[in-house]
Amino acid sequence: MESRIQRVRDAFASGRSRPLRFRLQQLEALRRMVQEREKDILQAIGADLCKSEFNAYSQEVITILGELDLVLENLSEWVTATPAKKNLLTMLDEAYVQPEPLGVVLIIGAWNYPFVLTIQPLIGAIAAGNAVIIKPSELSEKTAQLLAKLLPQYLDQELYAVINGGIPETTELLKQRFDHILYTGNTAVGRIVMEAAAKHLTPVTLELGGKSPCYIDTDCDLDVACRRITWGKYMNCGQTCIAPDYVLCEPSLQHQIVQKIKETVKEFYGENIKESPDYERIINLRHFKRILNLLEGQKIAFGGETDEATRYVAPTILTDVDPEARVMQEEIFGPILPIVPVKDADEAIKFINSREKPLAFYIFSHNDKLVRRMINSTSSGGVTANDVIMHFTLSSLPFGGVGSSGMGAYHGKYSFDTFSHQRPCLLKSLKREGANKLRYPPNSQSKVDWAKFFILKRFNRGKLGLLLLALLGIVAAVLLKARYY
Ligand SMILES: NC(=O)c1ccc[n+]([C@@H]2O[C@H](COP(=O)([O-])OP(=O)(O)OC[C@H]3O[C@@H](n4cnc5c(N)ncnc54)[C@H](O)[C@@H]3O)[C@@H](O)[C@H]2O)c1
Ligand SMILES: CC(C)=CCC/C(C)=C/CC/C(C)=C/C=O
Repeated sequence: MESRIQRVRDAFASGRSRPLRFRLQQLEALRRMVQEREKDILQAIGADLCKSEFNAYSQEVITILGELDLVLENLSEWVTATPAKKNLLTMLDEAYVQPEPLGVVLIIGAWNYPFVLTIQPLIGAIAAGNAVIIKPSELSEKTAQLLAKLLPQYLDQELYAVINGGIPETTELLKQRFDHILYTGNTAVGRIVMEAAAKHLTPVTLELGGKSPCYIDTDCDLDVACRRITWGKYMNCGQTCIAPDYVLCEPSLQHQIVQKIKETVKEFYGENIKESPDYERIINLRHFKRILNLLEGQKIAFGGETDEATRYVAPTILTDVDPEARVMQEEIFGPILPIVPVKDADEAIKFINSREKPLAFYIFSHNDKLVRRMINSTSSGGVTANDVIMHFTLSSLPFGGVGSSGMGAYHGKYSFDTFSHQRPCLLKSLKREGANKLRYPPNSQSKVDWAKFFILKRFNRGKLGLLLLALLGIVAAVLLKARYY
């Protein structure tokens, strides 16, 4: 393991990954890979998640192609140094901020969207000029194997390495020093990653999970709300980090919500949901049994059917759920939607704020003031109002968590910034040494006064004449230099 990482580190040290032209070439090669090997990618995702090619394309591949287009179009601007505002002391100097690569970045992927959650961070890391070690999730085995096969065929093999494996291999990896780690997965492992990174003072981006609340107001188009909630909740069989985890609403709405979601499920997946090509399955037996346990003792208003042989769990709704119930204590990450009745929006706010900060927060209401009040009264990684999930699709919005749902963010320019060091640069001349007498010992009140003026733009009235004279002198010197040199 160490020697593999050293080879990547040596490749970074060669400087090969820094030129803009090289970065663009690698990203264009990645786009070519996605286009030329689309079938293989869709089949691998499909095999891992029992997902149709249509769904694999619309949920993963399309996002990657969009991200590549955005980065290829904007990278030349992103890599350019940004001039910095100067003060009187530095007005004749050059000041700017230069983004520079961090070095060797580790990306640890998750299994539920195994392609987009590994490749989207990779795009940002390449764009910022880094070398990258990619560790896909072992649970999405086919996609992990395909990435290990394809990436070396299209990208620089020394700079970008795929290391496959499970917990032992990932644990070994985490003993190595990296210049940034982006981990996607559960909060418990997020702590392990952060602890390992701390030993090397490695900065981390943690894309974690949590229980994302969805408040449905009485003043709302319930048909539209339930349609959108059904789409986001049962997509990927509920295995989506930003799926609405549970609903908060007044008791009077429960029955209508159940009915409307029931009707939408039928419209989306047909009479026999198990036969629908658009309805996926739970990733493995461990997660299947975990989800089944969440149903114990619950009032199942809709769904509840399961089949262990195929790891099928039907779209399910629970009503009158007790906030202390087990289903409300952990991220569901499956197709179960608990409804927790609350008196009003204020009680919903209290409920949300009494728990860990979620990755996403959803509010459905015609009342714009209420929407904004609920957003301003809570905290979450991200928000979509009157829909679910869609904030993920806008690359101008940073995507990440807060508190136990994660730290840092990526997507678009935010990925470039995450994987860059913003280096402040001040370029002075060896001339005009006289001006530096101000800062050299011995110090004095006069020097302090000048310092106040030059740095704080405050001056002692008695010095006003001197100041004007000094400024006149500078203007004269510049004019003389321009005229005679
Ligand atoms: N914020 C996001 O973008 C995002 C996206 C997808 C999933 N998630 C979250 O991820 C969770 C589901 O994914 P998961 O955790 O089951 O994925 P997972 O089990 O595949 O783990 C993710 C990665 O961590 C590694 N890993 C697992 N256990 C480890 C350990 N003990 N030590 C070192 N490495 C370890 C795995 O090898 C894998 O590469 C949910 O909580 C979900 O909300 C978040
Ligand atoms: C609506 C479209 C085009 C894509 C959304 C696909 C989707 C749900 C991506 C989620 C990725 C993600 C952050 C998953 C977390 O588990």
